[in-house]
Amino acid sequence: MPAHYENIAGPAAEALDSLTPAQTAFIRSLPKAELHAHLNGSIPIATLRQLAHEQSQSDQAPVQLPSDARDGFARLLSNTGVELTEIGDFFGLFPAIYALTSAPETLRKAARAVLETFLEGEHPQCAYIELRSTPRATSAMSREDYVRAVLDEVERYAPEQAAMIVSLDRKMEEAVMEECVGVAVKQRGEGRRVVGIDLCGDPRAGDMDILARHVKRAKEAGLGVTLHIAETVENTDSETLKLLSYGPDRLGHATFLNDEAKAFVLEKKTCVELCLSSNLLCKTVPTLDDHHITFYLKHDHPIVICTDDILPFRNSLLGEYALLMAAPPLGLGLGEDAVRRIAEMGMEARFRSP
Ligand SMILES: CNc1ncnc2c1ncn2[C@@H]1O[C@H](COP(=O)(O)O)[C@@H](O)[C@H]1O
Repeated sequence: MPAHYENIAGPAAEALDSLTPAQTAFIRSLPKAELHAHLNGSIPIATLRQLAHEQSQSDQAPVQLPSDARDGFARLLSNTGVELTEIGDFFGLFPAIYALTSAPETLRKAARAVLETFLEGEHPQCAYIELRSTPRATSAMSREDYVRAVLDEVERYAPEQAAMIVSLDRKMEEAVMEECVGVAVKQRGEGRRVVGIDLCGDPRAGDMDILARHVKRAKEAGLGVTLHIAETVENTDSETLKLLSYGPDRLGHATFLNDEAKAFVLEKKTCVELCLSSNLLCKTVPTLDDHHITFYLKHDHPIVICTDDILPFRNSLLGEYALLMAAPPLGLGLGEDAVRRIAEMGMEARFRSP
């Protein structure tokens, strides 16, 4: 199936283009879970354009973007996706997006469009999504308002289809982390569909000592915990082992684990969220052949295949599964049984609804 039907580009598109119709039908037919998608990194381009247009027409003074954010916006709208020299480049894209999702109404529109992209249409991308997002306080909303706005959209779907993970950014001050976990715990206590917390953000920022007690509090409230870990070569082994000692239920990326960390993860059977296109495009992994997925497959270790940020990466969940099936060098050349097993592992790694 030509990848332009999926509106994607890059490695996932090439892999999808190379599949036979029977292979495409097969990956489509698998019930899949998307467990690692960042809301503001997953807004469809048409929605982003529309939000920019609406903002330019509104009575309120248009948000003045700093020049690097204006540049980020232009890069996001390119048809082929964003060219990144290295992962640090990636985080500079978000001020442009955040300027457009800084009030409950615009955030809701963005969340709705993301959920529709994954869950609707003739061939939905997945059966179930855990959409994650970092609560932001702006002049128009508190962090609690933020979480409620996203939950309102998530809860338009059945619990078997959608849930929310509250993200903590590595750059957050401890008081803000505390507030975000407090909001997650409170909303869950009120029966809202928050299923977990996440640690994300620029992997080279922050002091991870402050995280321990917040993870503990989230776990005590029954929330799942997923942590971005060892995403870059600069993340130290001591930081990685510290994060593992907090007892996460799942890990994001886990690209640069040393032997001790690998042994720990294998022993605990901690599910690893793998985002193939993201790692290739951020250049933390040079080729698919070098990707750490091969290590986890060899050990029959729980993994889930995810998209990360479909806005800059121009991928889709179908495209990520195409990377599993396509013949090398475009993909890993896995057979149907292996791909089915991977999809099943993803469904098994879902966090529990309240
Ligand atoms: C490339 N891999 C990644 N590694 C680490 N953090 C990432 C990420 N991709 C996205 N984010 C995090 O998600 C935020 C955007 O969504 P939300 O505003 O939360 O909805 C980004 O600001 C970043 O902190």
